[in-house]
Amino acid sequence: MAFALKLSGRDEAWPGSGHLQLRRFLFSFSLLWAKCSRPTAAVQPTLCGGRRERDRAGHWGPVMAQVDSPRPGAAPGQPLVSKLVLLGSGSVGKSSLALRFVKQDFKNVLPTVGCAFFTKVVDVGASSLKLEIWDTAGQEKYHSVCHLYFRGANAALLVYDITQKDSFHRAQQWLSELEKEFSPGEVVVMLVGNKTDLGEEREVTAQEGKEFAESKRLLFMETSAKADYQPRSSCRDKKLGTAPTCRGVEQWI
Ligand SMILES: Nc1nc2c(ncn2[C@@H]2O[C@H](COP(=O)(O)OP(=O)(O)OP(=O)(O)O)[C@@H](O)[C@H]2O)c(=O)[nH]1
Repeated sequence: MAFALKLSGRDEAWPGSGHLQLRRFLFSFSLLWAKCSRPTAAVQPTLCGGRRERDRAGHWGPVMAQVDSPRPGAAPGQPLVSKLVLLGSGSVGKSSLALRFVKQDFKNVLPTVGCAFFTKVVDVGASSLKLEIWDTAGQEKYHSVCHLYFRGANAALLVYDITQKDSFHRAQQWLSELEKEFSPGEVVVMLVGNKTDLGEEREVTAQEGKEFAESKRLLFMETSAKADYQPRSSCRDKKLGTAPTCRGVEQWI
Protein backbone atom coordinates (compact mmCIF):
# COMPACT_ATOMS: atom_id res chain seq x y z
CA MET A 1 0.00 0.00 0.00
CA ALA A 2 1.03 3.52 -0.59
CA PHE A 3 1.75 4.39 2.97
CA ALA A 4 3.58 1.16 3.57
CA LEU A 5 5.81 2.20 0.72
CA LYS A 6 6.15 5.65 2.12
CA LEU A 7 7.08 4.57 5.61
CA SER A 8 8.53 1.16 5.09
CA GLY A 9 6.17 -0.11 7.77
CA ARG A 10 8.54 -2.11 9.88
CA ASP A 11 9.49 -2.26 13.52
CA GLU A 12 11.91 0.40 14.56
CA ALA A 13 13.82 1.00 17.71
CA TRP A 14 12.65 3.84 19.88
CA PRO A 15 14.59 6.89 18.72
CA GLY A 16 16.76 8.38 21.42
CA SER A 17 16.02 11.97 20.46
CA GLY A 18 16.88 14.68 22.90
CA HIS A 19 14.43 17.06 21.33
CA LEU A 20 12.01 18.20 23.98
CA GLN A 21 9.07 18.87 21.69
CA LEU A 22 9.49 15.56 19.98
CA ARG A 23 9.62 13.92 23.35
CA ARG A 24 6.39 15.59 24.34
CA PHE A 25 4.82 14.52 21.10
CA LEU A 26 5.99 10.94 21.51
CA PHE A 27 5.09 11.03 25.15
CA SER A 28 1.50 11.89 24.29
CA PHE A 29 1.29 9.22 21.66
CA SER A 30 2.95 6.62 23.82
CA LEU A 31 0.71 7.43 26.71
CA LEU A 32 -2.35 7.27 24.53
CA TRP A 33 -1.35 3.89 23.29
CA ALA A 34 -0.28 2.73 26.70
CA LYS A 35 -3.67 3.70 28.05
CA CYS A 36 -5.36 1.29 25.79
CA SER A 37 -2.75 -1.38 25.38
CA ARG A 38 -3.65 -5.00 25.45
CA PRO A 39 -1.47 -8.02 26.08
CA THR A 40 -0.68 -10.52 23.40
CA ALA A 41 -2.26 -13.25 25.48
CA ALA A 42 -4.75 -15.45 23.64
CA VAL A 43 -7.63 -14.33 25.82
CA GLN A 44 -7.69 -10.59 25.88
CA PRO A 45 -9.17 -8.67 28.75
CA THR A 46 -11.82 -6.07 28.20
CA LEU A 47 -10.22 -3.04 26.68
CA CYS A 48 -9.97 0.40 28.15
CA GLY A 49 -11.99 -0.17 31.23
CA GLY A 50 -14.69 -2.19 29.56
CA ARG A 51 -18.00 -1.32 28.03
CA ARG A 52 -19.70 1.60 29.65
CA GLU A 53 -22.97 3.37 29.48
CA ARG A 54 -23.19 6.97 28.45
CA ASP A 55 -22.80 9.26 31.40
CA ARG A 56 -25.64 11.38 32.74
CA ALA A 57 -24.91 14.15 30.27
CA GLY A 58 -25.06 11.67 27.41
CA HIS A 59 -21.37 11.99 26.68
CA TRP A 60 -19.60 9.33 24.79
CA GLY A 61 -15.91 9.20 25.32
CA PRO A 62 -12.94 7.39 26.73
CA VAL A 63 -12.85 6.43 30.35
CA MET A 64 -9.19 6.80 30.98
CA ALA A 65 -8.86 6.48 34.71
CA GLN A 66 -9.34 2.74 34.45
CA VAL A 67 -6.58 2.08 31.99
CA ASP A 68 -3.48 3.44 33.60
CA SER A 69 -1.38 0.32 33.66
CA PRO A 70 -0.57 -2.65 31.44
CA ARG A 71 -3.38 -5.15 31.22
CA PRO A 72 -3.09 -8.09 33.57
CA GLY A 73 -2.29 -11.35 31.87
CA ALA A 74 0.64 -10.18 29.77
CA ALA A 75 3.57 -12.47 30.33
CA PRO A 76 6.62 -10.75 31.81
CA GLY A 77 8.78 -9.40 29.04
CA GLN A 78 6.06 -9.83 26.46
CA PRO A 79 5.16 -6.62 24.64
CA LEU A 80 1.72 -5.20 25.00
CA VAL A 81 -0.05 -4.70 21.69
CA SER A 82 -2.24 -1.79 20.81
CA LYS A 83 -4.07 -0.93 17.63
CA LEU A 84 -4.32 2.74 16.81
CA VAL A 85 -6.15 4.16 13.84
CA LEU A 86 -5.61 7.57 12.25
CA LEU A 87 -8.78 9.14 10.89
CA GLY A 88 -9.50 12.46 9.24
CA SER A 89 -9.99 14.28 5.96
CA GLY A 90 -7.51 14.07 3.13
CA SER A 91 -4.32 16.11 3.47
CA VAL A 92 -4.73 16.98 7.14
CA GLY A 93 -1.38 15.35 7.86
CA LYS A 94 -2.15 11.88 9.18
CA SER A 95 0.66 10.21 7.28
CA SER A 96 3.02 13.05 8.14
CA LEU A 97 2.27 12.71 11.84
CA ALA A 98 2.93 9.01 11.61
CA LEU A 99 6.13 9.61 9.71
CA ARG A 100 7.23 12.10 12.34
CA PHE A 101 6.43 9.61 15.05
CA VAL A 102 8.03 6.58 13.46
CA LYS A 103 11.02 8.08 11.73
CA GLN A 104 11.38 11.56 13.17
CA ASP A 105 11.11 12.85 9.64
CA PHE A 106 8.97 15.15 7.55
CA LYS A 107 8.74 15.14 3.79
CA ASN A 108 6.13 15.42 1.10
CA VAL A 109 4.18 12.23 0.96
CA LEU A 110 1.67 10.93 -1.54
CA PRO A 111 -2.00 10.60 -0.57
CA THR A 112 -2.67 7.30 1.13
CA VAL A 113 -4.50 4.68 -0.91
CA GLY A 114 -6.99 2.68 1.13
CA CYS A 115 -5.04 2.25 4.31
CA ALA A 116 -1.44 1.87 5.38
CA PHE A 117 -0.18 -0.24 8.21
CA PHE A 118 3.03 -0.31 10.14
CA THR A 119 4.29 -1.14 13.57
CA LYS A 120 6.59 0.34 16.10
CA VAL A 121 7.80 -0.91 19.43
CA VAL A 122 8.27 1.68 22.15
CA ASP A 123 9.21 1.54 25.78
CA VAL A 124 6.77 3.03 28.24
CA GLY A 125 8.07 2.82 31.75
CA ALA A 126 9.05 -0.76 32.43
CA SER A 127 6.92 -2.13 29.62
CA SER A 128 7.31 -2.49 25.89
CA LEU A 129 4.43 -1.55 23.71
CA LYS A 130 3.97 -2.78 20.16
CA LEU A 131 1.96 -0.23 18.24
CA GLU A 132 -0.07 -1.37 15.30
CA ILE A 133 -0.73 1.86 13.43
CA TRP A 134 -3.43 2.01 10.78
CA ASP A 135 -3.30 5.14 8.69
CA THR A 136 -6.52 5.45 6.74
CA ALA A 137 -6.93 7.35 3.50
CA GLY A 138 -8.74 10.62 4.00
CA GLN A 139 -9.95 11.07 0.46
CA GLU A 140 -13.71 10.78 0.22
CA LYS A 141 -13.57 7.95 -2.28
CA TYR A 142 -12.10 5.71 0.42
CA HIS A 143 -14.62 6.64 3.06
CA SER A 144 -16.74 3.51 2.67
CA VAL A 145 -13.84 1.19 3.47
CA CYS A 146 -12.40 3.09 6.40
CA HIS A 147 -14.66 1.52 8.97
CA LEU A 148 -13.14 -1.84 8.05
CA TYR A 149 -9.84 -0.59 9.36
CA PHE A 150 -10.91 0.89 12.63
CA ARG A 151 -12.67 -2.22 13.84
CA GLY A 152 -10.90 -3.60 16.87
CA ALA A 153 -8.99 -0.38 17.48
CA ASN A 154 -7.92 0.51 20.99
CA ALA A 155 -7.28 4.13 20.19
CA ALA A 156 -8.15 6.60 17.47
CA LEU A 157 -6.61 9.90 16.51
CA LEU A 158 -9.15 12.19 14.86
CA VAL A 159 -6.92 14.53 12.92
CA TYR A 160 -7.93 17.86 11.42
CA ASP A 161 -6.05 20.70 9.80
CA ILE A 162 -6.32 23.92 11.84
CA THR A 163 -6.31 25.91 8.57
CA GLN A 164 -9.31 24.01 7.20
CA LYS A 165 -12.57 24.42 9.08
CA ASP A 166 -14.16 21.69 6.98
CA SER A 167 -11.64 19.19 8.24
CA PHE A 168 -12.60 20.07 11.81
CA HIS A 169 -16.24 19.32 11.03
CA ARG A 170 -15.19 16.15 9.30
CA ALA A 171 -13.32 15.04 12.40
CA GLN A 172 -16.54 15.48 14.33
CA GLN A 173 -18.31 13.28 11.80
CA TRP A 174 -15.64 10.67 12.27
CA LEU A 175 -16.46 10.67 15.94
CA SER A 176 -20.05 9.84 15.04
CA GLU A 177 -18.78 6.96 12.94
CA LEU A 178 -16.78 5.70 15.87
CA GLU A 179 -19.81 5.96 18.11
CA LYS A 180 -21.63 3.58 15.79
CA GLU A 181 -18.79 1.10 15.84
CA PHE A 182 -17.74 1.20 19.48
CA SER A 183 -19.42 1.17 22.84
CA PRO A 184 -18.76 4.11 25.13
CA GLY A 185 -15.37 3.77 26.75
CA GLU A 186 -14.25 1.00 24.43
CA VAL A 187 -11.75 3.13 22.55
CA VAL A 188 -9.59 6.06 23.61
CA VAL A 189 -10.01 8.99 21.25
CA MET A 190 -7.73 11.95 20.80
CA LEU A 191 -8.66 14.99 18.73
CA VAL A 192 -5.56 16.36 17.00
CA GLY A 193 -5.37 19.78 15.34
CA ASN A 194 -2.39 19.62 13.00
CA LYS A 195 -0.35 22.25 11.09
CA THR A 196 0.14 24.79 13.86
CA ASP A 197 3.11 26.10 11.91
CA LEU A 198 0.53 27.70 9.58
CA GLY A 199 -0.89 29.83 12.38
CA GLU A 200 -1.52 32.84 10.17
CA GLU A 201 -3.97 30.75 8.11
CA ARG A 202 -5.72 29.31 11.12
CA GLU A 203 -9.48 28.75 10.76
CA VAL A 204 -10.00 26.68 13.90
CA THR A 205 -8.90 28.16 17.20
CA ALA A 206 -7.28 26.03 19.83
CA GLN A 207 -10.18 26.96 22.10
CA GLU A 208 -12.71 25.54 19.62
CA GLY A 209 -10.81 22.29 19.43
CA LYS A 210 -10.43 22.11 23.18
CA GLU A 211 -14.07 22.86 23.85
CA PHE A 212 -15.30 20.25 21.42
CA ALA A 213 -12.91 17.69 22.85
CA GLU A 214 -14.03 18.47 26.37
CA SER A 215 -17.68 18.30 25.41
CA LYS A 216 -17.09 14.78 24.14
CA ARG A 217 -14.51 13.85 26.76
CA LEU A 218 -11.77 13.33 24.22
CA LEU A 219 -8.08 13.96 24.64
CA PHE A 220 -6.91 16.95 22.69
CA MET A 221 -3.72 18.42 21.37
CA GLU A 222 -2.45 20.58 18.57
CA THR A 223 0.57 19.54 16.59
CA SER A 224 2.74 20.36 13.65
CA ALA A 225 4.23 17.36 11.92
CA LYS A 226 6.34 19.81 9.95
CA ALA A 227 7.69 21.85 12.83
CA ASP A 228 7.77 18.89 15.20
CA TYR A 229 5.57 20.78 17.58
CA GLN A 230 3.20 19.62 20.25
CA PRO A 231 2.57 22.42 22.69
CA ARG A 232 -0.23 20.98 24.69
CA SER A 233 0.56 17.60 26.05
CA SER A 234 -2.59 15.69 26.85
CA CYS A 235 -0.55 13.93 29.48
CA ARG A 236 -0.81 17.00 31.60
CA ASP A 237 -4.46 16.14 31.91
CA LYS A 238 -5.19 15.84 35.60
CA LYS A 239 -6.63 12.38 35.35
CA LEU A 240 -3.74 11.10 33.32
CA GLY A 241 -1.10 12.90 35.32
CA THR A 242 -1.63 10.68 38.30
CA ALA A 243 -1.58 7.44 36.35
CA PRO A 244 1.35 5.10 37.03
CA THR A 245 2.15 4.77 33.36
CA CYS A 246 2.23 8.52 32.96
CA ARG A 247 4.55 8.91 35.93
CA GLY A 248 6.81 6.20 34.55
CA VAL A 249 7.00 7.84 31.16
CA GLU A 250 7.58 11.24 32.71
CA GLN A 251 10.58 9.82 34.53
CA TRP A 252 11.79 8.34 31.33
CA ILE A 253 11.60 11.60 29.38
N1 LIG B 1 2.70 23.13 6.87
C1 LIG B 1 2.44 21.87 7.22
N2 LIG B 1 2.16 20.97 6.26
C2 LIG B 1 1.89 19.70 6.65
C3 LIG B 1 1.89 19.30 8.00
N3 LIG B 1 1.58 17.99 8.05
C4 LIG B 1 1.39 17.60 6.79
N4 LIG B 1 1.57 18.61 5.93
C5 LIG B 1 1.45 18.59 4.48
O1 LIG B 1 0.10 18.35 4.17
C6 LIG B 1 0.00 17.54 3.01
C7 LIG B 1 -0.81 16.29 3.33
O2 LIG B 1 -0.09 15.53 4.28
P1 LIG B 1 -0.39 13.97 4.49
O3 LIG B 1 0.40 13.53 5.66
O4 LIG B 1 -0.24 13.20 3.23
O5 LIG B 1 -1.94 14.04 4.84
P2 LIG B 1 -2.94 12.81 5.04
O6 LIG B 1 -3.94 13.25 6.04
O7 LIG B 1 -2.19 11.55 5.33
O8 LIG B 1 -3.61 12.75 3.60
P3 LIG B 1 -4.35 11.47 2.92
O9 LIG B 1 -3.30 10.41 2.73
O10 LIG B 1 -4.90 11.99 1.64
O11 LIG B 1 -5.43 11.03 3.86
C8 LIG B 1 1.43 17.22 2.58
O12 LIG B 1 1.83 18.13 1.58
C9 LIG B 1 2.23 17.46 3.84
O13 LIG B 1 3.57 17.85 3.56
C10 LIG B 1 2.21 20.27 8.99
O14 LIG B 1 2.26 20.05 10.20
N5 LIG B 1 2.47 21.54 8.55
